[in-house]
Amino acid sequence: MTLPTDPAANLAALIRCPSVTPAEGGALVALEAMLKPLGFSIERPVFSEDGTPDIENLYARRSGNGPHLMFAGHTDVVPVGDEAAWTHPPFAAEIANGEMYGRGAVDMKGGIACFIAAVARHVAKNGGPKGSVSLLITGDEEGPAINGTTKLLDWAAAKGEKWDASIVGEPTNPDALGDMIKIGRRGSMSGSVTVNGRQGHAAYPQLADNPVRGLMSLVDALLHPVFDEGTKDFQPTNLEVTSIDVGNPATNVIPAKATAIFNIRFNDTWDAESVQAEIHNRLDQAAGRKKYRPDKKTPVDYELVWRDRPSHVFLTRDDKLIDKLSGSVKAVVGKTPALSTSGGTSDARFIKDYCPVVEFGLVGKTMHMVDERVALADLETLTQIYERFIEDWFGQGLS
Ligand SMILES: N[C@@H](CCC[C@H](NC(=O)CCC(=O)O)C(=O)O)C(=O)O
Ligand SMILES: [Zn+2]
Ligand SMILES: [Zn+2]
Repeated sequence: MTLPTDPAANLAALIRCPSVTPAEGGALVALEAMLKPLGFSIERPVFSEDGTPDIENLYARRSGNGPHLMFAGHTDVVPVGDEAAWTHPPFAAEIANGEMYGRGAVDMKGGIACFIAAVARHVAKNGGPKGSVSLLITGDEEGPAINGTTKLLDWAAAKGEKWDASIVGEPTNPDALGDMIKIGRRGSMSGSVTVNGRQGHAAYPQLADNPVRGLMSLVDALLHPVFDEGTKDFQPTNLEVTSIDVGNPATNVIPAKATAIFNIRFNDTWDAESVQAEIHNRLDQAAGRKKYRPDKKTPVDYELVWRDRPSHVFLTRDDKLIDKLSGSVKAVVGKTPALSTSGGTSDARFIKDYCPVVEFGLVGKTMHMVDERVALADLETLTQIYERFIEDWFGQGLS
C-alpha cells in the first residue's frame, strides 16, 4: 500500500479542492484518503448554528499506548480575490521555479500535507508512534469560526478524548523555515460604522447632508491617535479600515448613507469591552467635529455595529512543549526559532483550554494573497521538522 509520505503530492491533492469557507470542496474527502492507509479512524462531524452555514469537520485518531499528540488545522481557504491576477490558477497546484501555487498552499493546507507526510514516514520507518496521534481539522477557521474547532473540541472531549499537547500548523514563519514559533495572539474584533445623511444634488450641498463628510471625521478618529505602543508580549494595537462603501452609482448625487468596516487587533492592554468603549468614545468625540462639516449644526448621525464574536487576546506559553519543538526545529534547520505573538489570531485560542499548544508551520509571506505559493524545499523541511518532533515528543517522553 502506498503511504502519503510526499508532502507535495498531499498538498497538490488538497489545493485541487476548492474549499473556500464554508465549502468542504472535497478537501476532507482527500484527507480521509491519505489518513486511512495510515491506520487512522476518521469521523466527519457536521456542526450547525442558526444564522451560520453548516460546516463539515474532520477528527482522525491513530490510537496507541502512550501520550496523545493532536495536530490542529483548517482546510478552508480565503477567497481567491482577482483570479485573473493569478499567474497560475488558484486551484490547480501548478509548479513553477520550485514553488507550488494555489490558495491554501501555506495557509494552511501545506502544513496539514507536511504533518501527514511526517506521520507516514514515521509509520513507514518505525511502525508508528508510541502513543496516539490525532488530527483535528475544521472547515471554518477563516470564517466566523463558530461551527469549527470550538465545537469539534467540545464534541471530542465529550466522547472522552484527552490530549497531552497540540501543534497548530498555521504559517508562523515570516521569512524562512525555523524563524518563529507562535505562543499566543492578539485579540481581534470587527465592526461597521454607518453614517446617515440626507440625499441631494451635489451642486446644492447646503440642502443635503453628505454622509461621506461625516464618515471621514469618524474614520479619522478610528485611526488616530495610536492605541498604544505595544506591550512586553504583544505588538501594538492596530486598527485597519477594510471597506468604505457608499453604493452610489451617480457622480452628482450626494448619497443618503455611507459605511466603513474596520478590524482591530488589540494587545493585552485591552479586552473586548475596553476596546468597544474606546471606539465608542472616539466616534462620539469625532461626531461633533466641524472639520469636514463646517456648516452643519447637528453632530454626525451614526450607527456602530459590532460584527461576529470578538477573539480574545491570549498567551499559550508552555516551556516544555516549546523546548521540545524548538529542539526539533534546531536539529533540522540549525537555528532556534524566536517566540512571538505577532500577526493574526488562530484556533489555538480554543485549544489552549484543553492542553498545551504551540503553533508552527510554513512561511506565511503569501498567505491570503494572489499567487499564494510554497517552496517545495520548505514542504520537505517542514515535514522533516514535524517528523523529528514526533520522534522527540514520543521518544523522550513529555518532560
Ligand atoms: N474570522 C475568524 C478568525 C480569523 C482568523 C485569521 N487568522 C489567520 O489568518 C492566521 C494569520 C496568522 O497566522 O497570523 C485572522 O487572524 O483573521 C474569527 O473571528 O473567529
Ligand atoms: Zn490559517
Ligand atoms: Zn488565514
